[in-house]
Amino acid sequence: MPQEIFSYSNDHVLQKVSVTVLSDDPQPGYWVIFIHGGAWRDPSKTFADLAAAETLLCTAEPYTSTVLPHIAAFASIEYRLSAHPEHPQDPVATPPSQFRNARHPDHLADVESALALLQGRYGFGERYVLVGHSCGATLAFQTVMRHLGGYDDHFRHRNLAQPSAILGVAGIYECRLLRDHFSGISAYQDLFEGAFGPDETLWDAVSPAKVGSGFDGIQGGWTAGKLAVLAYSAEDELVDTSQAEAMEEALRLWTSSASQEETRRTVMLPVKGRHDEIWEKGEELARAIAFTLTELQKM
Ligand SMILES: N[C@@H](CC(=O)c1ccccc1NC=O)C(=O)O
Repeated sequence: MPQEIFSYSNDHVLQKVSVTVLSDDPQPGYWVIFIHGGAWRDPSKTFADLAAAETLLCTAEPYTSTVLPHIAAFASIEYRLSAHPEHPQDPVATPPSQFRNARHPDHLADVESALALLQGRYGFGERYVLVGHSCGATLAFQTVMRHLGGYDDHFRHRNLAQPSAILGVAGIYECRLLRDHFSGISAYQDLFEGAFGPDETLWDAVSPAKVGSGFDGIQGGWTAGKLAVLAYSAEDELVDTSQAEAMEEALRLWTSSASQEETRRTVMLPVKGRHDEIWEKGEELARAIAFTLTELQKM
C-alpha cells in the first residue's frame, strides 16, 4: 500500500498530507485522518506520528480481521507551526516557506485546507474519523465548532463534510485550565502564547471545552457527528485528565441534543502510557482507533 504525499498549498513546506488508500471498494469503509500534536510548535512532530499505529492496524491480529476491513484509507496532516524557543530559526536566512511563525487560526486553516484537498480528491463525505493527539485533538474538535474566536467565519471552509466521529487522544480542550494546572511551569504559558497570543479571552474562545456545550461551539456546530471518544492516560505527564473530563462535560449538551436517542455518544477511553508513548509505540493509539471504529459500526 504505497503512501502518497500531497501539498495542499505551496506557501509552506509543512502544508502537506500523507495518504495511504487501502481499498477502492465502492462500498467504502471509513477514512482515518490523523492530526499530530506537539503544542502547535514542535517541529519534531510530523505526519509520521501515525505510522506505528497504522502499521499495527494493517498487520496485527485481531485488527486485520476486525477493523481493517472497515478502513478505506489513512491520512495524516501536517500544518504550519508556531515558533519554538528551542528550535530558533534565522529570520533573514530562512526562506518564508520554511519559517515557523504561524499564529491561530493558521494551524486550523491548514487542517481545513488539508481536509478540503482530501474531500476534493477522494470524496468520502462524512465517512471519516478525525483523530487528534494533544493539540491535534484541539484542532480536531475546532473543525466542528460553529464559531471560533479569532477566525473569521468568512474564511472558514463552511461546506466541508464533517467527521462522523472524533477521537481525541491526550487532548488539550481547555487552555487556561491546563496552564493553571501546571502553573509552576512557564512552558505552558509560552506554548499557548505562541499559538494564540497573550489575550486569554481568545484562549477561552478557541477552547472546545469552554465553548463546546454552547450553541456557538460543538453543540451548534457538529450536526453530523455521531461519536466522540476521549482517550486519556493517567500516566500522561504533560496533559492531565481534567482536560478530558472538562471535554466530556462540554459534550453533554451535544449528546443530549440529538434528535433521536442513541444517535450521539461520548465515550471516555482510558489508555496507558506517557504522553508521546501513546503514538510512538502505537499500540494504544491503534487500540483507540480500533475502539472508535467498532463503536461507530454499532451506531
Ligand atoms: N514537545 C512539545 C511539548 C508538547 O508537545 C506539549 C507540552 C505540554 C502539553 C502538551 C504538549 N503537546 C501537545 O500537543 C514542545 O516542544 O513544545
